[in-house]
Amino acid sequence: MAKLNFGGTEENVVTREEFPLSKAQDVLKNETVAVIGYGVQGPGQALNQKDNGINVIVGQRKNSKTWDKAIADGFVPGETLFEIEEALEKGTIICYLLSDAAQIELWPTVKKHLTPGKALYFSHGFGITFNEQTGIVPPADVDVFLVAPKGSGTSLRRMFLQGRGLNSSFAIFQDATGKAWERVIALGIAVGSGYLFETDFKKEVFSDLTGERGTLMGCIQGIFAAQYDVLRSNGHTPSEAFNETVEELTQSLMPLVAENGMDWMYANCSTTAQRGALDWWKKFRDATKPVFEELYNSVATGKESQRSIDSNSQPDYREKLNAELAELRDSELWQAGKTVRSLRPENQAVEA
Ligand SMILES: NC(=O)C1=CN([C@@H]2O[C@H](COP(=O)(O)OP(=O)(O)OC[C@H]3O[C@@H](n4cnc5c(N)ncnc54)[C@H](O)[C@@H]3O)[C@@H](O)[C@H]2O)C=CC1
Ligand SMILES: CC(=O)[C@](C)(O)C(=O)O
Ligand SMILES: [Mg+2]
Ligand SMILES: [Mg+2]
Repeated sequence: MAKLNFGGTEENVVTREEFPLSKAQDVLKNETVAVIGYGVQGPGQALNQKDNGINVIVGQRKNSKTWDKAIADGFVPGETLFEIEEALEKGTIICYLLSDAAQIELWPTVKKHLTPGKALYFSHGFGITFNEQTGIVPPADVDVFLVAPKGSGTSLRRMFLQGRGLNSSFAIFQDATGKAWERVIALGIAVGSGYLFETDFKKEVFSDLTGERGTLMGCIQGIFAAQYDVLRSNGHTPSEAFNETVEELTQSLMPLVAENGMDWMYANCSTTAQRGALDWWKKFRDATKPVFEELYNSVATGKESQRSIDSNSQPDYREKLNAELAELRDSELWQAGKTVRSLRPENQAVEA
């Protein structure tokens, strides 16, 4: 494992150079990887493994939309696509990719099929870390590890098809066979990770829950809404407010941040903008830091996981979720965004 310097701290990282696909294929050549669940991570990870020449099967409930999706994606019933129990029985590595709440319900069935030497693979530290809430306690004679792609399963697949790779973290909770390390790294490469950085189950879930509630998803919508509202209430049009809050960020400025960091993005903006951004960023940091402290605490005390379990276990949770998503979609901000997106030249019909 390579040790790399991250801003002054040395960390373990595994790259494709160090652990090429051929090595992953060799480690996994006698394994049957059973991907249980075909929601968002399921398809990304299963298809990437299939394209990478890994012996992968999918376990999914028959007569479900995602069963049909798996068939449309090239999995064949009775050959590479099975009912969940059959896949659990055939798999030597069980990739447990149901939603975190659904993992609780199916756990007794999964456990039954975890015979000695098999491996239980997660893409999140949730089930194991919050085992008092989930009841997920694996037997001692199986390997237990995770590869957590740091992004949507949709991006994992898209980037793979573009010849790129999403980065993932990995962690080993239990090494029963003595082969957990090579198994987990091989899987990480096989699912399409660009590189893998080391963590543990607790750190993975604490940071992941914080990130998605924070800057990645929750906080960003919050600050978009706040700035948009202020512009609108001061008489700016929806198009102006949206362009100055979201469109410029996603289309112009964030790609520069992704490419070469924040200072590089600043350096490519006007001196006027630089002056203002440098003056204001610390004020925003100080204003939001207490909220982030509150958020981290809510994660670490198990409040966030319990809330996810409670709401996502309800039979009508999808309908409720869709109603909440519709509230966002139908808001003026995102309706304005729809029109703005349609005006991007690449989204306009080519004129004759
Ligand atoms: N969505 C994402 O891109 C990411 C997800 N993860 C983690 O990956 C794991 C899987 O998450 P997602 O792909 O988002 O899951 P998901 O919410 O898309 O659900 C996966 C599958 O579970 C099935 N399912 C739901 N309830 C079931 C039940 N009671 N019995 C049998 N099947 C049931 C659904 O049909 C679906 O095919 C989770 O641990 C999640 O935290 C990690 C990184 C990103
Ligand atoms: C995409 C991802 O990594 C998230 C936001 O943590 C998730 O979907 O759980
Ligand atoms: Mg997450
Ligand atoms: Mg995440």
